[in-house]
Parts: sequence; structure tokens; C-alpha cells
Amino acid sequence: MTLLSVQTLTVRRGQCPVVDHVSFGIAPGECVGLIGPNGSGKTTLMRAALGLLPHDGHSSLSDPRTRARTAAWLPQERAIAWPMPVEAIVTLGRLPHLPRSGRVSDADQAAIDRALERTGLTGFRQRTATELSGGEQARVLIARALAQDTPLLMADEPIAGLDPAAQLATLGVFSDLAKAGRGVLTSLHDLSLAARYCTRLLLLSQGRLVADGPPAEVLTPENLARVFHLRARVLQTEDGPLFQPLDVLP
Ligand SMILES: Nc1ncnc2c1ncn2[C@@H]1O[C@H](COP(=O)(O)OP(=O)(O)OP(=O)(O)O)[C@@H](O)[C@H]1O
Repeated sequence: MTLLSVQTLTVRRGQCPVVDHVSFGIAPGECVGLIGPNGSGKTTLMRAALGLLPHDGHSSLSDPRTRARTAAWLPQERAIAWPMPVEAIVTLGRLPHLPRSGRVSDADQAAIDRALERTGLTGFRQRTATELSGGEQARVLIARALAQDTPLLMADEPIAGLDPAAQLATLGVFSDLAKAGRGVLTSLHDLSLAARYCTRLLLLSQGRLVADGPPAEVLTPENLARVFHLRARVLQTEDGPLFQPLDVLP
């Protein structure tokens, strides 16, 4: 069973492919990190895989109904426009589950409470979301995506702007979701955290998928030099792999 299947997905901007014949699948139990330098095509790949951008090739989530049932999507933009209570925003994640009356069932409320708890926002539920800090607002949107309770969670740089504890907590939640049989696809720039929390990494370079496998097989000195122009040390420790960038290569 796959939660997402992408075959030869290609997105062109003008004549230039910014996602170039990318194929992969995501199965339940996988927490997959999408890594690559700025402009390598991570956002474009995820948006095309969700059917939100015109593309060639195939994605199993192109169909809006399948997408709505299968995937929660956390985009990179984190602005909350409406001065609503935090709990009301997280409740929006339950919209696909609510009856026409909009009545929130006990099961819906349990999912909302769980999402607030997982993101450390239980004490914020009555606060006006627009009055929270940028990082707190980001956590509200993560909570909304978690409340959707879909088999697959797709997140674009979800830990950008979060403090270190919130970064670890967020990726811990994603990793736990995968251990519980969900699937996660998340882009991120922190290669240490990618190595530690992801079961598998997809490495993009100039729109092409140049490596796909367990973190230790993807974060090799050769790939780091070739794709990121970095010399780095990867240490295997009892707490997982630690990644230390050392120099920018010419
Ligand atoms: N609307 C657009 N029109 C033209 N080119 C675009 C557009 N959106 C993105 N691109 C180009 O597509 C390429 C991939 O962009 P994308 O945002 O997918 O990269 P990314 O890997 O997510 O980058 P980052 O790590 O900086 O968020 C970049 O070269 C970008 O300039």
C-alpha cells in the first residue's frame, strides 16, 4: 500500500524544468525528509504532487477527492489572517469530518485536543491567533494539520522559525505519527534533524531526485559536496547521526 505515488513528475517554469522526472512512493510508517539546496524544487515538487500546480507525469493525489481524504498539507507560508481563537483555527482541520450542521463530535474534539497537546498549545486555546508570536502561529497551523488526522501529512519547512525545543518536539510528533502507521513527507534544511528523525531522505538537486534512501546512505560526503557544496562530518552516535557542516567548498 502506498499513500503517495509520484511517477516521472515534471514541472516546467517557462522552458526550464524545475522538477524533472521525479518518481517515488511513500508507504505507511515512513517519515520521509525532502532535502536539497534553496531553489532545488522541494516546494514545487510537493505542490505538484498535491495537484496544486500544472505538471506532467503522474501523482496519486492529483484528484481533489483523493487528496482531501489522504493528505493534510502544511504550506511554507505561516501567516494567519483572521483574529480567531487558536482552538477555532485548529477546529478548521476537522472540516472534512464535520456534518453539515458543523457540530463538533466528541471524536472531533478529542482530535483537536490531541493536536493542541502535541504542539504544546493546550494553554493557548482561547488566545487570539494573530496576537501570537511567529513561532507560536506556526505551531497553530501544525496543530490544524494534525487535527485533520489524515493517513499522510505533507509539510513544507514546518520547523522554520521554531525554537530548538519546538523543532525537536515537532519532528518528534511527525516521527511518532509514522511509527503509528501514518506517512509523513516533510521538507527541511536542518540535515542533522533530517538524519535523526526521518526514516528515509529524498535528495533533490536542480529539480532531479539524486538520492533516495536511509539517511546514512543519502548524507554521504560525496552527496554533501556535490549537491550542497559542503564539507561536513557525519558522526554516528547513540543518539543518532550528528551532522556538522565544516566548510563551503569552492
Ligand atoms: N512562480 C514561479 N515562477 C518562476 N519560477 C519559479 C516560480 N516558483 C518557483 N520558481 C523557481 O523554481 C525553482 C524551485 O523553487 P522551489 O521553491 O520549489 O525551491 P525550494 O527547493 O523549495 O527552495 P527553498 O529551499 O529556497 O524553499 C527555483 O529556481 C525558483 O526560482
